[in-house]
Amino acid sequence: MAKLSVNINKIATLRNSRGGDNPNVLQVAIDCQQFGAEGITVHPRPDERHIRYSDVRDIKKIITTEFNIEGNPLEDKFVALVMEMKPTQVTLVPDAPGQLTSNHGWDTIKEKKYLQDIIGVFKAAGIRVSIFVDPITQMVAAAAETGTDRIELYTEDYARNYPYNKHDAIAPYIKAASVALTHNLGINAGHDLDRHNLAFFKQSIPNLLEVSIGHALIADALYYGLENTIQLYRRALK
Ligand SMILES: CC(=O)[C@@H](O)[C@H](O)COP(=O)(O)O
Ligand SMILES: NCC(=O)COP(=O)(O)O
Repeated sequence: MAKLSVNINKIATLRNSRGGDNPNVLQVAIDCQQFGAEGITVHPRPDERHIRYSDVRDIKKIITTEFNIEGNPLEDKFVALVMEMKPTQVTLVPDAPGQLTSNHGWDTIKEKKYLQDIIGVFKAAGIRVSIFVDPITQMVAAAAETGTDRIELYTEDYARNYPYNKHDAIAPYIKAASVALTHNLGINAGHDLDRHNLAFFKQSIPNLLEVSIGHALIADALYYGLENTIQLYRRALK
């Protein structure tokens, strides 16, 4: 069964919209774990407009599951935060500062040397590393030469195309996953996964280790409640 890591950036975004402490991000992290989430994901952006660096430090104190911190290591303060937090996993994402949300994976061919160096830093500290990649077989093959433990397949294209033809939508991901397996890379996935497209993704990529889901899961929780929603998503991953 793949692990469900709940991305709580959206909770912080809602809180920040009023400047107070409602909803309380820390309590939501505690509750997600209580309701069955097997991990908590945060993506602190340089401007801290979603989750803040102080939230990450607070969450570290209560985390009982896998802690996954996402971000761009070109930001020195991000690297320092990860080294201080020593999470279960760091997921490296090549987002520009101020970017609305993540929209592409690493060019693992052009950035190979840079990735090798920074991945080495995190791994020497005992932190598992995953890197965000598009479902392109050459990018996955080159990812294997960076020393990363895992890749996170960027699933926005899958999610967008799933309603039209799920078999076409999944095809590049099946190829990418098979290259990853050949190279002994663990496979995570994320971005725009939801309660409709998740089960088919998991069935098609049986070696999937973890998904990180935020936007759709938090939106569903408005209708079904957080506990039911987490259970619904976990069932899709069996
Ligand atoms: C890495 C990724 O796929 C993103 O979905 C990201 O983690 C979401 O972050 P935001 O909630 O800040 O858009
Ligand atoms: N790594 C992807 C993630 O954490 C959440 O993405 P989304 O579900 O908010 O699109």
